[in-house]
Amino acid sequence: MVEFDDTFRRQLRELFVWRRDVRHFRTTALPDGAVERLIETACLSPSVGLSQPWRFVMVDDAARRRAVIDDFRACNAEALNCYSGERASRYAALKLSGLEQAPCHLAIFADKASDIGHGLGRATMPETTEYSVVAAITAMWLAARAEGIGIGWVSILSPERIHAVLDVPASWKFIAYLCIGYPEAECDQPELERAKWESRRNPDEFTLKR
Ligand SMILES: Cc1cc2c(cc1C)N(C[C@H](O)[C@H](O)[C@H](O)COP(=O)(O)O)c1[nH]c(=O)[nH]c(=O)c1N2
Repeated sequence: MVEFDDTFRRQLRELFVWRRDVRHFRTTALPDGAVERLIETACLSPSVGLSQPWRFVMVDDAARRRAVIDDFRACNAEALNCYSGERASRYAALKLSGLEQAPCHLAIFADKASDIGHGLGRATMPETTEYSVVAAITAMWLAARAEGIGIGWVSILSPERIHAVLDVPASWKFIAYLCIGYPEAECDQPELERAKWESRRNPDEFTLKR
């Protein structure tokens, strides 16, 4: 039996407040085993029917990394074209990935074909497989921050291209590409808020009572 006290709860709250999506990394390598430890923690996450559908790909190969960076550049240029005027200038000024500097690249997939969990909970909502993987990523994000390690989620990528570059099984659905490393700075405010792209709203705005 483990009990958590007020001091722990306060610190846990601080962890939530100080977790950030990181785009500015130091190039310093992570200690051996650090990413494996984060993966191990992520695997403690809840998953539909205990299906454990998360699949991790550590991308160390320089040519594959370069292909991912090229894909990000192309997708980001296309995304910029969707904006005009002032919004376009603001978008162009944002840094939306730390792919070039981050010492570690980790791609994460959901295995849609695995029969681990025997389909429990997925019949009416097959997308719970993907939800389970996102839950694991959130756990990893927080565990990393607790060790002073930053994670940046990059989704400005073409899933088909990433699939081809990483040569993974067809049944794996691309969920996330993570940059992992030591952040250049810590902050308790989202970078997009500091850049005046969007602001954090009051939770009341998102809550209905029925
Ligand atoms: C599914 C998903 C996908 C993305 C993100 C997040 C999530 C959950 N975020 C990070 C996102 O911008 C960030 O979480 C918010 O701006 C809030 O900032 P903090 O995470 O609180 O620092 C993100 N950031 C970025 O710079 N490039 C990206 O492609 C993405 N993609």
